[in-house]
Parts: sequence; structure tokens; C-alpha cells
Amino acid sequence: MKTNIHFIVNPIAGKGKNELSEALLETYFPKDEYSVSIKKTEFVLHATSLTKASIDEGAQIIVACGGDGTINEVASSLVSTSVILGILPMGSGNGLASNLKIPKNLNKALNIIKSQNAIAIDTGTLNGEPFFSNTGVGFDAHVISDFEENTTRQLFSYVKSTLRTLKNYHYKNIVELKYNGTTELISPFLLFVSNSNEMGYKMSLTPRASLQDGLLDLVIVPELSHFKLFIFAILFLFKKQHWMKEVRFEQITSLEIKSQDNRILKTQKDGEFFVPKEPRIEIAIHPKSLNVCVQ
Ligand SMILES: Nc1ncnc2c1ncn2[C@@H]1O[C@H](COP(=O)(O)OP(=O)(O)OP(=O)(O)O)[C@@H](O)[C@H]1O
Repeated sequence: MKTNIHFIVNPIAGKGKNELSEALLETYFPKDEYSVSIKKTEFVLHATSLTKASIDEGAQIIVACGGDGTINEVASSLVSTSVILGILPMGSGNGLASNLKIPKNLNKALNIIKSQNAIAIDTGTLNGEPFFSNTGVGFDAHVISDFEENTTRQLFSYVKSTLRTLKNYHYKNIVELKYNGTTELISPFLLFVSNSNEMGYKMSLTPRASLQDGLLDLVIVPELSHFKLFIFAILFLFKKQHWMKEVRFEQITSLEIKSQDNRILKTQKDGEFFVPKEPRIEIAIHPKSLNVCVQ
């Protein structure tokens, strides 16, 4: 029986103009052994409906061709199924692909898919909505919200959005946090929850995070003075954020975040802005619930 592989391509991810030709794929996946389909996304969340259709069409491997946002839309439909996720990194940051050691080089990434060597990784949910790389409440969500108004999806746009958000950000918002049997009240600058050890561009707030440990890595950054924020930013650039005593690191299986004044908290999921419907946020891990092709 032929192996049925579907490629879902986000043409605007990363630098844009992402293309995969049938002729190129045929050199890796000859027609007598493989049945190959290529689908292009045309709008936000299109990858999710295309993936559902591919599952109905009997795809055994569905390849997300894009960045963490595209992976999120494809993989959301694959959690707890036997269908394997493939990744061709074409995004700007490519945090998850980097953690999985899937190179941006098309030839090498296609050979990984061809090998069909799969591992099961943990996945997370925020109020039931899946995430695979990371999620966050506070500063990072505001940066992403600003970034999404940009037309270019590159490192420089992230830097511009970060500086603009720092200038205008007011983070007086007390939340109740529940994790590992403890409850605390805090006014956070940032609550970052990561499944992966990289957020993209080789940057990481959680270098010890593992995709297979059954745990999420939580970083709690409280409200800080402008001077301390500057120090935090410098330490982060050199992956030394743990040197700052105000920044805390926890490993958790679940987290509840509730705004004291019942305000809806803005979040980001795998680098896409997300506004939950309720003021209470519940984050949870689902161990080894997604099969992914790796080297
Ligand atoms: N044709 C399209 N037009 C506009 N947006 C699209 C289209 N196809 C997909 N999208 C949206 O593009 C967004 C960004 O995709 P993705 O995250 O894959 O790229 P990226 O942001 O460049 O990479 P990374 O997340 O690694 O930084 C996703 O939210 C997706 O829904």
C-alpha cells in the first residue's frame, strides 16, 4: 500500500513566497510508493480545516510547512491520533522545529519525513486550545498583538514590537496563580509557559524544558522597575535570566491564572495572539500525545 503524505503550506510564513512543487516532492516520494498531496493555506485557521480534510482522505503523515503558528493549526487536529506530524520549517522563528532538531534546509527536512521515524511528544492546552511550543500571559502577548499588525514577519519586526510595547505597557494587574499545590497573588510582567526549550531565533527563557518530560516549564517575571527590566532583557539575550533573583522557574503539570478583577487576560499561543473567552485561564500538559517525524 502507498504511504499517503499531505503537505500543508503557509505561503506567507517567514519571508513569504513559500512554495513546494509536485516535481520536487516526486524526487523524494516516487509515485509508485507514495500518494502525495499539496495544499496551500489562504487565511488564518485554514490549515486546521485542511488538516481535518486530509485525515478524512486517509493521510498517514501531514506535514506543516511554515512556522510555529502553522504547526499549531495542523497539529491541533492530530493530537491523540495515530497520524504523524511532519515539519518543514518555513517560519520566521521556528522554535519547535529547532527544539526537534529539524533543519531549515529543505533537502534535510524532507529526508527526515521520508525516514518516517516518529517520536511521541507532550502537548499543552490553554482553556482546551492546544499549544505545542509555548504560551504566555502579559508582556509577550502584547508584543505579539503589536507584531501581528506588521506586514513583515521577521526578527527586526519582533524587536520593533518589543520596544514599542515596552514603552506603552502598563502591567498593573493582580492575578491569582495556582500550581504545584500552591496559590499566590502576583502582579506579573510576564507569565511564560513552555513545552519546548526554544521560542525561535535560538532564544530561550526555558533552556531546560523537554518535549518528552511530561512537564511544562513556567517562568514567573514579576512587575519590575524599568532599570531591572533592562537588566532582565540583557540577561535574557545571554541566556542568563536565572541570574536575576526576582525571576522564578517552576516545572508544572497544570496552572490556573485568574485576574483579581475578573478581567479577560490577553495571551499568545505558539506566537499567535489569543484572547480567551473567560477570565480564568487553565493550562495543562498532555504527555506524549502527538507523533512527530524526527531525525
Ligand atoms: N494565506 C494566508 N494569508 C494570511 N495569513 C495566513 C495565510 N496562511 C496562513 N496564515 C496565517 O499566518 C500566520 C503565521 O504563520 P506562521 O506562524 O506559520 O509563520 P511565522 O509567524 O512566520 O513563523 P513563526 O511562528 O515560527 O515565527 C498563522 O496565524 C496563519 O494562520
